[in-house]
Amino acid sequence: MPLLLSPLAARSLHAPLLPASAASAPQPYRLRSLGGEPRGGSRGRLAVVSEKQAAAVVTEKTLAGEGSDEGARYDAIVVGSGIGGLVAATQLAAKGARVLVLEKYIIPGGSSGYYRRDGFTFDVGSSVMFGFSEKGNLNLITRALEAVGCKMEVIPDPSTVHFHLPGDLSVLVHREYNDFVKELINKFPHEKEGILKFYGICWKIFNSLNSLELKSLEEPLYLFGQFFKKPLECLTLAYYLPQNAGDIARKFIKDQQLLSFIDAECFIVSTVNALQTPMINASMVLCDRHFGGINYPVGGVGGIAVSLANGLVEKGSEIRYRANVTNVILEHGKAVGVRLSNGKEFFAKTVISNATRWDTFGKLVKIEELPEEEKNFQKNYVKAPSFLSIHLGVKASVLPAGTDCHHFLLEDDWSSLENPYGSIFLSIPTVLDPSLAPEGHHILHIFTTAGIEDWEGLPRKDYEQKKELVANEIIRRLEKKLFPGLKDSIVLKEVGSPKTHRRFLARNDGTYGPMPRGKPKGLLAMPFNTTSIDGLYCVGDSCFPGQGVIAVAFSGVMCAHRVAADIDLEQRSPILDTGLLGVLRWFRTLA
Ligand SMILES: NC(=O)c1ccc[n+]([C@@H]2O[C@H](COP(=O)([O-])OP(=O)(O)OC[C@H]3O[C@@H](n4cnc5c(N)ncnc54)[C@H](O)[C@@H]3O)[C@@H](O)[C@H]2O)c1
Ligand SMILES: CC(C)=CCC/C(C)=C/C=C/C(C)=C/C=C/C(C)=C/C=C/C=C(C)/C=C/C=C(C)/C=C/C=C(\C)CCC=C(C)C
Repeated sequence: MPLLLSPLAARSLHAPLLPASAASAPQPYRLRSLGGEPRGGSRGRLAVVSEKQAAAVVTEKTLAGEGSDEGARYDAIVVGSGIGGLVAATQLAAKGARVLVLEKYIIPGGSSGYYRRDGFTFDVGSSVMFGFSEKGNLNLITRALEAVGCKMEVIPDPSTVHFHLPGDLSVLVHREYNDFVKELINKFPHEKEGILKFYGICWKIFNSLNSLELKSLEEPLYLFGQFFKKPLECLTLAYYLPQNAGDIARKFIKDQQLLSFIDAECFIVSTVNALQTPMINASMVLCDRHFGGINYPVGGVGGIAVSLANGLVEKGSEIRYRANVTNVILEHGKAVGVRLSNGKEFFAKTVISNATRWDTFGKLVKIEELPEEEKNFQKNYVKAPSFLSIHLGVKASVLPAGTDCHHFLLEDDWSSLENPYGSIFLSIPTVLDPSLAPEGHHILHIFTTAGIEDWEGLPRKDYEQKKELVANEIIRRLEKKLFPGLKDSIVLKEVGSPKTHRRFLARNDGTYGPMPRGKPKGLLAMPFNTTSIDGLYCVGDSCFPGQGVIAVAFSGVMCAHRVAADIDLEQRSPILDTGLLGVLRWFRTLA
């Protein structure tokens, strides 16, 4: 069997994309300039950023130790360049702030990064992109790029996901809402009314969200302004804020298999069942996939972060790589800067951490006792498991004609849904963008939930063997259910464990993000961006509204607005601030 393991594959899933590899086989990200003069391009034309240019972002003066600005004072330092951190940074830069982003790794993006092997371009994480359309107010990825003058070419996905579930239940989530509900009602004709009511409430919430101008819910002038302009919509959102999707589904639906299907719908975006998934988040994803649709960026998901990083620099701010922040520097209890592992220090009016809250308060902030707010967060949320990921290059002939791009597989037993290795996520982005693989080949990105505890303490050889064993079993399951001959069609295989995610994404235990410890009160307990340390903010998936690229993009928008108000780049009212922040803190303790 022609299984080619690249020499680096055995070492890691995310082995660095070094400029050396960037010189070969350019696979351009397509990036359109909206205004201003793009790097190496001209106003308003379609500019193509080649791999070489993308790599240029991470060389020159961008490596941590190389810059000469130590001692300079920035408006904000952002620790980490995940989508959450980059959106916060670019939004601030667009408002005129001087921002420094410090990234531990050698390219931007975190879980939304990419890497290349033997002509294949792999997305590190999910390839299902919400918020990337031209419509409405919730297209937050499109808007984040626009804020720094970029626009990426996208390919519309005709479906979101094809579910293959116990009892041979197969449901394709079509892009068109009517096609989707028609298919679901066909499978569950006795639940027609319940289906229409449940998804109808999702639309009511989505339409309310979509009618608002999205900014910081921690900024009272904006929040009260929205209540004044859109009272019904705001009250709708306030009503559903503490509720979960599973409870609402149970009001209208009795069929156990259909309720389990809704669990699977929620699980793929929250890693928990519907009873634990906040209704606002469920509505957001269950409707955006039909409203704006799922759209894949030409050249791969990694292009989003590269574009944002380029846009940030275009706006006069900075990003440095291999910059491992080890400490947030506190002065009289206020965050004033950061220290790197090489001893260098940088100072700013504010510090924004895109590391998880467990990393921020467990490692970066050195204080004796965890603040009450963080204790409350840890009381309500635990770290969601990490993933085992398998990136495959396969011969195209193994996929039947018309294969859908995204699949979710749970074979025989609904009770395995949330178990480690129980269900399988699969994306085949080359169905949409063939340029990601050499001609005649496809990419299969397979992942399944896995805990770090399964992978720790193993001698190197056993660890490698275990990766092979577990990956082969997952491939066998896919071969049996979906693609006969899959194993023999593999030309490249890279396996990453939770340890890989911990190492290369700098995420505590490789976690996918926070997950409610029990049954949450919707989103009520989820902290926003301010923290109990003056001058220190958090952004990313351990902030409201949680996991997901579009979710962390929203947390970036909110964070930038609150920080901008605090450094006088936006309007603010100190008295109302104190009042609102106090009330919100109190709300969280009720959860
Ligand atoms: N696993 C997936 O399938 C997948 C894929 C894509 C996106 N996502 C979503 O992206 C979300 C995460 O996005 P995010 O913006 O919160 O963060 P992220 O984890 O993607 O990025 C955080 C970045 O911060 C950097 N970092 C962490 N600690 C640092 C330190 N001390 N010094 C310097 N840099 C440091 C990391 O290297 C990383 O690049 C997840 O919730 C997930 O939903 C997930
Ligand atoms: C202030 C207070 C308290 C109150 C007031 C009221 C109001 C006004 C409110 C408001 C609110 C708001 C605005 C909200 C918002 C929200 C939002 C935006 C949300 C969002 C969300 C999102 C999400 C969650 C998403 C997610 C996603 C994800 C996770 C994805 C993933 C994917 C994957 C993994 C894929 C799969 C794959 C396969 C199947 C292959």
